[in-house]
Amino acid sequence: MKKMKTICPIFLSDTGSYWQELQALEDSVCDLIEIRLDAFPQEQLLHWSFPLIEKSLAAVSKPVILTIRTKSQGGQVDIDAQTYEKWLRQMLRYDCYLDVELEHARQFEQPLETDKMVISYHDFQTTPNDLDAIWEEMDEYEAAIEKIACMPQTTEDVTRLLISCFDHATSSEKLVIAMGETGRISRIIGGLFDSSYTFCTLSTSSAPGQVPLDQAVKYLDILAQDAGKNEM
Ligand SMILES: O=C1C[C@@](O)(C(=O)O)C[C@@H](O)[C@@H]1O
Repeated sequence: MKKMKTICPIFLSDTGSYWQELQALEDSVCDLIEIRLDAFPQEQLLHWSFPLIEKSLAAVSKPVILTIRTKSQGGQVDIDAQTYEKWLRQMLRYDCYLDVELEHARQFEQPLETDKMVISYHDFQTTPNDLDAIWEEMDEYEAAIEKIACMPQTTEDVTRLLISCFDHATSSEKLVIAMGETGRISRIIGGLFDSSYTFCTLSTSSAPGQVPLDQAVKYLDILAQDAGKNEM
């Protein structure tokens, strides 16, 4: 079984707590840090984000994912596809993973040239029926990571999402999350279904159902040990 890497989001708009939290993430055992830029007020985002990103990257040694989560995908900024594309293009200058929402990428004028793309799909209400179609569309972007995060209504939705991940053959890494209480188990056992990463909380959560980092690491270690035994 694949041992999933942990990603902790930083989702704060107060700059004092932001720098404290960033340091805490750097000092923690998480593998990657996601900077949720949409936590900041939209009017300030473009002016603030470049100095903020530069200072943040200088402060941490862990790989970083830059994310602008738009309203229609469960985030906080309300921008059209053109503005979103313009902002993302400006972020290509950084040596970071870049979260690119499939919904908006469909409307980009030109493909984004980055080998660190996280192509992402989110549904905070339901789990779509045709998950295979979403995976197949994401394949076209040849991203580093393909990510689907959905809200399950039933346990069957959780297993459907996990199995769709397992069944989907791609050269990209995959990441699936069933959100909320019903889906929480997916954040621990995703590795069994070929999901490579899981989002955890250090002190601020960015989505329903995230597991505290220390607990997630404990579970992931236990599963990895058991997997090792089975292989002997
Ligand atoms: O896409 C995701 C996954 C997520 O929504 C979660 O459910 O853990 C958390 C977000 O910060 C991240 O961008």
